[in-house]
Amino acid sequence: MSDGATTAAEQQDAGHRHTAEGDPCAADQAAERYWTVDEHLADILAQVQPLPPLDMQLLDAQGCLTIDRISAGGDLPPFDNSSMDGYAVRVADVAGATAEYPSVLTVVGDIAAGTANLPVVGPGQCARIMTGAPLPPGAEAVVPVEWTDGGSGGRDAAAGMRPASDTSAGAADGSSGEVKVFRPADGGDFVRRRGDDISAGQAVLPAGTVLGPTQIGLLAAIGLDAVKVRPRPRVVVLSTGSELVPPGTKPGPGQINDSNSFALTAAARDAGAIAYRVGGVPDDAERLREVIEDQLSRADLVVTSGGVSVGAYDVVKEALAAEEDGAEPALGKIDFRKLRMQPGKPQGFGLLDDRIPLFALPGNPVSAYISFELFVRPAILAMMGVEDVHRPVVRATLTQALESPSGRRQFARARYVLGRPGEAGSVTPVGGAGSHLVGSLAQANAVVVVPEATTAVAAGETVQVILLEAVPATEQ
Ligand SMILES: Nc1nc2c(c(=O)[nH]1)N[C@H]1C(S)=C(S)[C@@H](COP(=O)(O)OP(=O)(O)OC[C@H]3O[C@@H](n4cnc5c(N)ncnc54)[C@H](O)[C@@H]3O)O[C@H]1N2
Ligand code: MOO
Repeated sequence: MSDGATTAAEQQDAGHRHTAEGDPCAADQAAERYWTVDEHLADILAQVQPLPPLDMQLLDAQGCLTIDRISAGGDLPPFDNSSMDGYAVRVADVAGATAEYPSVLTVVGDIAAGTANLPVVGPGQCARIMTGAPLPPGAEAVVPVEWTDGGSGGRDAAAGMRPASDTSAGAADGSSGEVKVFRPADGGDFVRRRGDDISAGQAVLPAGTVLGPTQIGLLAAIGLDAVKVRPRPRVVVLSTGSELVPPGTKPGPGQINDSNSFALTAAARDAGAIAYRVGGVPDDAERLREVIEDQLSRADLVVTSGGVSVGAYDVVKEALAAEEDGAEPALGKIDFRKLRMQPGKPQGFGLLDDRIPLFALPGNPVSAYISFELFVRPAILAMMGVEDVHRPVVRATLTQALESPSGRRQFARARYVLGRPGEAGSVTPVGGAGSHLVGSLAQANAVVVVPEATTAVAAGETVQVILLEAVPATEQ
């Protein structure tokens, strides 16, 4: 029987005909409560609290949600400034200017971006000005340098745009002397008005905004160096199993490389957490308890994998429980339960110290990953203050028949492809139901959800699909 197959107890539970004869555990198991996926998730979300807000430096706050509505303290731009390199002019002075009959103006100053002392531009005068530099008093518009002779009294425009520090052209560098203007200008031409982007007091981001690059840029632009957000949860990921050796170490007889702690740490990061991978801990309850206790100082959430089923070395329960001799109290109130789902039947969840959520996920790699997606990811998002903690769900046409155990909601990993505009996409299962199949898991970008009461879905039927990744418009 594969590890994904239904047990006799589940078949009985799901209404299959079954006798307890020859199965000493059947009566007990039939009486045991099986949780639905929805009940388990609801229990988790009822116990997980958003983290308290913190003032964080802008770049540390990337990906976090703002707590307050944020308003600008001042206007942006903070002063009228030029949008072009050119000459700041008075409109009347350039009225009717043409190439044949240019306006000839006296250049009274040179204004680079960042200049504080501005010349006053009087009638018949202008000032050379660079992009972003403040419009000087008296000037009403900017004429781009391309529409002038460059201020050289006949030299080309490019030469006229030499920086003022470049004295090689003497007074003919365009920053003094005279300039010929070949076109007229209206008031405000090539001028970025003070406050035309954002005015003082304007709300720029509502509370609950996810801070991406453009929002972080905006906060910097209005002068904030820190922002109040819910921080990223610090997630400690550890895997249990005496068979585990880290990648890079050649497994000996009976050993395998620990993959869960890597996949789950990466998944926690992907969800927005700061994740710490704590390598494989052997099947030794005392050792595991010590490791968990050690990690509590830096954990907002703990994820373990392995050791939660009924095997003789399933140590997670033992590590978390009170010691039998009463020497140590329980590390937390963790409930171990069975779910009507496949993969991911055995699950542990509860709070350490009444506050730190602990997820004890099954050890099978596919079970651990799917469990993370369904339960841990939403918890991480809820701790960050995200309201919709669910992955996108779409309907798609199944390309291959699927079988599913009765009484368990199956999450079949699959590859989803977008449909043509207006059409449903299609979804193809990858790999089988075995919870050890990491090769096919890595090809999946989605999971097909087969409801508890459905045991077979034919090719061509429409199914519900949870998208695990952003789906490209066309498949390669
Ligand atoms: N008699 C029963 N046996 C099992 C049942 C059951 O109901 N009755 N449930 C099966 C199901 S379903 C699952 S899922 C697993 C869950 O078992 P554990 O959580 O106790 O996990 P382990 O026994 O430690 O490991 C299971 C499997 O996964 C491999 N593994 C574990 N950790 C890692 C890791 N970090 N990286 C890679 N692979 C890992 C481990 O070697 C085992 O092959 O129990 C079934 N059994
Ligand atoms: O089926 Mo287990 O539930 O492999 O996770």
